Amino acid sequence: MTTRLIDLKHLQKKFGKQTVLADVSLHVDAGQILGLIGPSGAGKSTAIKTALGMEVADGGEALVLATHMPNRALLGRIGYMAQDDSLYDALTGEENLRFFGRMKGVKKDTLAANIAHVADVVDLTPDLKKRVSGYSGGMRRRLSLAIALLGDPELLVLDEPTVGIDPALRRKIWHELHQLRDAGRGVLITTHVMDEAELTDEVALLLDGKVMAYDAPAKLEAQYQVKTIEEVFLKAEGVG
Ligand SMILES: Nc1ncnc2c1ncn2[C@@H]1O[C@H](COP(=O)(O)OP(=O)(O)OP(=O)(O)O)[C@@H](O)[C@H]1O
Repeated sequence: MTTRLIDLKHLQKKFGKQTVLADVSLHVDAGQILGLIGPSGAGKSTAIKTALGMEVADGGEALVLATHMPNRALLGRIGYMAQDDSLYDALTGEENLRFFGRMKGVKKDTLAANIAHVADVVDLTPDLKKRVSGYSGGMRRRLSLAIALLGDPELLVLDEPTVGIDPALRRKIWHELHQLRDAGRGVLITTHVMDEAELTDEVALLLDGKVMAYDAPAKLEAQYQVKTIEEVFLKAEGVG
């Protein structure tokens, strides 16, 4: 039986008179990477925040780990990386990881090894002893991603995790995401990098508050009779 980690059913969200999510249904199962793509302002972050209970839905239903969020008890089972990094600037990278690790309930005797692993995934090991105030934008993103990976959560929700990250490291991060997927974790990831969308198991294209295309990358390319997800995106937007 598949375990449904995220289940959004006809989700609606308005900000004042602006309807950002008109009707969004999508799901992430254990052992699956779902890529959420769409033009800037399409509502990708809003869909994530509403799913996680950081915004209140105006209609439909959002279930995460079969529960209506927010639910404090579940936070340790979810690795969330927001678009804006919330880090403690006065602390070192390692101190941030230790703090968030404890918050997530990572056991004391495994925390050091866990920190070493997640720091390695994002190539931050040499910078762990530096204060975050001296980090570059890309380093901050990498630390945020490392924090999301702490505690080996069942579900990763990553909002543009690879912005400002160079191609070699991006490849390493995707390798880790695929390993986590193969180990049964679920991943919801938003991206502007269309090459990355090809690396997902399914892609949902958000346009005008609705899911306009939703399938495995190869199936979408066949359906739109194109060779890349970028072309699917452009065709669906009416540009291609
Ligand atoms: N808290 C808020 N209050 C009012 N409007 C908001 C709020 N959050 C988002 N919006 C609006 O909702 C729309 C969708 O924003 P959102 O950040 O979800 O888009 P996005 O697809 O994630 O964009 P990007 O790819 O640029 O990150 C935008 O028009 C934005 O201005």
